Amino acid sequence: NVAATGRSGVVLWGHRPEHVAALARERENRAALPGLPLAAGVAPSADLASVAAASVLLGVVPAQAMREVVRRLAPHVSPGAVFIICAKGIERGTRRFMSEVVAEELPQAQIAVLSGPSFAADVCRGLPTAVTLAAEDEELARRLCELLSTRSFRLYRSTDLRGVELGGAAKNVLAIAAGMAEGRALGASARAALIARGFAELMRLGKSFGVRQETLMGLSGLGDLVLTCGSAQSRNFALGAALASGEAPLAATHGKLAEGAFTAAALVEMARERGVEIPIAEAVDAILTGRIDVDQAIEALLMRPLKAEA
Ligand SMILES: NC(=O)C1=CN([C@@H]2O[C@H](COP(=O)(O)OP(=O)(O)OC[C@H]3O[C@@H](n4cnc5c(N)ncnc54)[C@H](O)[C@@H]3O)[C@@H](O)[C@H]2O)C=CC1
Ligand SMILES: O=C(CO)COP(=O)(O)O
Repeated sequence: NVAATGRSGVVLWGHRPEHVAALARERENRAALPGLPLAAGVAPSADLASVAAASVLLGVVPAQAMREVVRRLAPHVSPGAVFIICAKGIERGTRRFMSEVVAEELPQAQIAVLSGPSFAADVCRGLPTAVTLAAEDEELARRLCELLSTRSFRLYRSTDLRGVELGGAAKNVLAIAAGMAEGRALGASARAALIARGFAELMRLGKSFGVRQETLMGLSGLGDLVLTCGSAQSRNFALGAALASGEAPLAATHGKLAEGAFTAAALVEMARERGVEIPIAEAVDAILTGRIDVDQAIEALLMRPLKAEA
């Protein structure tokens, strides 16, 4: 809808023809965004070839589906087209960032990343939102910010693409921990401590990747961490709360996408490889894989040796 502000002919491709047909008929995604009509300029299509003419594409699929989608898309994308990654996650198994996945599958495209604190429903309602648009080429980032910003959807540009995608991927894992604290009624003070110590984990990890600290302190890092760790609207937070109520990991997603559940293992492996300690993310991964339960995780985090804050 943002892309179709003041514009028509925005193709919305979807992989499930019946879903696309319902969108075209009802002009509303009743399951995900009830009561929020599709903008007049959006044309739903189940035919991937219909995006061939586009010079700018937005990839809004689960991170673990990104490779498959981009691979199918590749024959339809012209050289120099821009592919904007909207997924927040790291590919399991390969431990590739989304920009690496897209570069491998879509070498003809210019890559950008859109990330930051923005629940789809808030954006769709036209509530004020500010997010980061990153591209290594600053001129491209500037052009995309101008192209996609609206009065209520403000884009800030960055050239630190890796920093932006690291923040987006990590905050989902940390939000699961915040949801668990909520589920166990540990209180607002514990939540604030989790956000601050989770952010310290992100900063340490970021340092090992050589990303800019200001990026992690910005919208796509701290901004999205605060949003996702502070709202039951977040699916990752909701997963954590359900886990804390004793639900099994698969059931606890309630059929919704919780990217942190897929990214946790990759994040932990990356950190280990780099000798970086990320105990909160490690606890989330250990719970998701059934190695410890929520009580044991809380106990382990509380019993860590006392140390200097930084
Ligand atoms: N929903 C939100 O508020 C926000 C979501 N994101 C990110 O955007 C990404 C997508 O999230 P959502 O749109 O909420 O998820 P979603 O679960 O609604 O999925 C988005 C679309 O991808 C399709 N899809 C699923 N598997 C697919 C596959 N294998 N091949 C092709 N299409 C497939 C779904 O049918 C759906 O139409 C995630 O990485 C999420 O972190 C980022 C910011 C906000
Ligand atoms: O990334 C988001 C908000 O910025 C959406 O969070 P969830 O995927 O946890 O719902």
